[in-house]
Amino acid sequence: MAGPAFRAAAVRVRVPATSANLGPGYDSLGLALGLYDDVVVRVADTGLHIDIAGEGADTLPRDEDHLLVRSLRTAFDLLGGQPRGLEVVCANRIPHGRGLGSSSAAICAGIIAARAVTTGGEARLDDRALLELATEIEGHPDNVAACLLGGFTLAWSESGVARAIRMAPAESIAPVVFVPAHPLPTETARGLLPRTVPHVDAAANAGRAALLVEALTRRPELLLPATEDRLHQEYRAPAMEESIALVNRLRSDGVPAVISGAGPTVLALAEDGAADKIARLAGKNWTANRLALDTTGASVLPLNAGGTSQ
Ligand SMILES: Nc1ncnc2c1ncn2[C@@H]1O[C@H](COP(=O)(O)OP(=O)(O)OP(=O)(O)O)[C@@H](O)[C@H]1O
Ligand SMILES: N[C@@H](CCO)C(=O)O
Repeated sequence: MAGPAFRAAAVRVRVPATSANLGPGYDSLGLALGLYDDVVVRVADTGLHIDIAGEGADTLPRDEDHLLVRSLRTAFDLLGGQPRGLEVVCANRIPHGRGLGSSSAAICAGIIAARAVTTGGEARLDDRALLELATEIEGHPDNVAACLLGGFTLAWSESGVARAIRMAPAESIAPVVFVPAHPLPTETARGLLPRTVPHVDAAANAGRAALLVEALTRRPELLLPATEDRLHQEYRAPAMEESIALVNRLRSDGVPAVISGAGPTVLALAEDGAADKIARLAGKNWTANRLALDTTGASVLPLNAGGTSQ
């Protein structure tokens, strides 16, 4: 059977950073943030050429091991076949291994780019299949759901198939991220979690996660109790003591702060007027950054779309 035809034109894909868990929503809740990686992919006559600027420029592989390329390859297989050659240009702004969804962003960008350069790609790989494939590669759905859909997302698994819905976060919420200098691989942070948890802790998290949906969408004044977690943050403390200390310090000052994703970044869900003041609280070991909420999720943009610094 003949493989698919490919578009000659390059495509540009923009993918947002994401914060998963948000306290009690372990492996299910996610929030898309206004900090983006941009990727340009073009089908070429032969070979694989990768350019990387920004995060990971000195460390990422420039061959088939590159996560985005692996995601492109997996998607091309599903779409019916591989192109003869590929050129990939990455402008990376999302820090790696910090709990801001860099791996999900790379995976989603790769799959979306493969679909966009394949003639008839959207019919062969619809949005549900896209979520499913990205989740399969990443291993959990929370970051990929927020990356693909934007906004505040709730992801779950139905008979082993990833599903997600998007909700609109309250506009008054101003995320502030406190990013430490050193990364912590998600795999390491997941390795610290126990296989079972006390029933009372599971029950507490279920209640807070439900409350968080109301707090993030309509009643931000409830964010402090709504972001309490008993399932993952404290278990991960040995790998990120300073992050947990900062979360506790902010929370005791009344700021709804959580570990972002698998850490070690700390996310504060500030009220709009207080965000700049909160951003100054952390001290010199942290890069504090006030970010917008992303409401669109991953998008295919015109090639000449300007870059964004955030
Ligand atoms: N833009 C990228 N291009 C290629 N590989 C990437 C890119 N971003 C991340 N990666 C790969 O993913 C790894 C980081 O993934 P990891 O899951 O540990 O952290 P994260 O995704 O940044 O955080 P979290 O999953 O907690 O939000 C990097 O070390 C790198 O191997
Ligand atoms: N839910 C995941 C997010 C990591 O990206 C975790 O906490 O391990």
